[in-house]
Amino acid sequence: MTVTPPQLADTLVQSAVGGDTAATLRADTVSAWFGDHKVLDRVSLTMPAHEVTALIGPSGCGKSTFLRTLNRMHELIPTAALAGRVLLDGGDIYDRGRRITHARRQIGMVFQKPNPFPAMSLYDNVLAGLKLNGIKAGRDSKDDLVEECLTKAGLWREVKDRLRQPGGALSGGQQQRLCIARSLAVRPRVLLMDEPCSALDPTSTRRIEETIAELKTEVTIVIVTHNMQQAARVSDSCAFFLAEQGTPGVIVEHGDTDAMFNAPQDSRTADYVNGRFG
Ligand SMILES: Nc1ncnc2c1ncn2[C@@H]1O[C@H](COP(=O)(O)OP(=O)(O)OP(=O)(O)O)[C@@H](O)[C@H]1O
Repeated sequence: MTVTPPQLADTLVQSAVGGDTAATLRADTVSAWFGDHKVLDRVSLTMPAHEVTALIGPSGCGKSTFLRTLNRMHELIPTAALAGRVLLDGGDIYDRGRRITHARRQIGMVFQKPNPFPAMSLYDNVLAGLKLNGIKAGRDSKDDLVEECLTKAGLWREVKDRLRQPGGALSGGQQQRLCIARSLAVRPRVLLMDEPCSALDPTSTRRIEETIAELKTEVTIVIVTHNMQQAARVSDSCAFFLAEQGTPGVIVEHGDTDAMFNAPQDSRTADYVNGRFG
């Protein structure tokens, strides 16, 4: 068992709280397969630091698969294969010798369905990622980190007097913000969000959207959404994915969100963002 001295532990937590900032993520000719089914074909996309990039497109075109290639979650599926590179500030997260845990710590993920540990306290839920990464800390550092992450996730005021209650006692929207706080505790440089509001009511959705707007000052955000209004509200740029007639998914068009919605270059983008299919 490794024992971390208290001072070093506090330094580690400090670096988790105030270390690296948002990074640019670049997918370079990424292809993905499940068995012999190719679902993405040479997809390239730059997701700039401090911006929100929305991935849009009809069901089955490969948005979630693409998202999972961005923090090495795709390779958890036994039949999955991948080609191409994913560069985090220029360094390929798939380079031999780079640990998978390193990529996951720098590139966090928030899922469609909120997944807090239901019986664990709110306080311990926020710190759960630190424990998984083997970072130990003194009580004061932990208290500061919990407050900071819950504040950033827009949940602190609602829960500060009941941090010992279980995660499962929160509403769905609060649980999702708790999951965002948990992701932030390991100080990711990029946050991937896979339809984070699809299980939430409109008020909670709006609250998460506000949180996204605030978070981009410190993390790069990539969000999959089926909700075109949401893509228009929260993102700086959009990538429109399409898999036509059984072919693998590709990016048909990518660009500034205003341009994608108001003056798309490709007629298929225009049809999709105007709700004519998908
Ligand atoms: N675990 C898996 N095993 C085999 N095939 C999969 C798996 N996950 C996804 N696929 C297939 O990969 C393709 C892309 O799926 P993906 O979920 O990435 O699309 P999507 O655009 O995110 O869809 P949706 O909007 O419905 O979530 C689909 O044909 C899907 O059936």
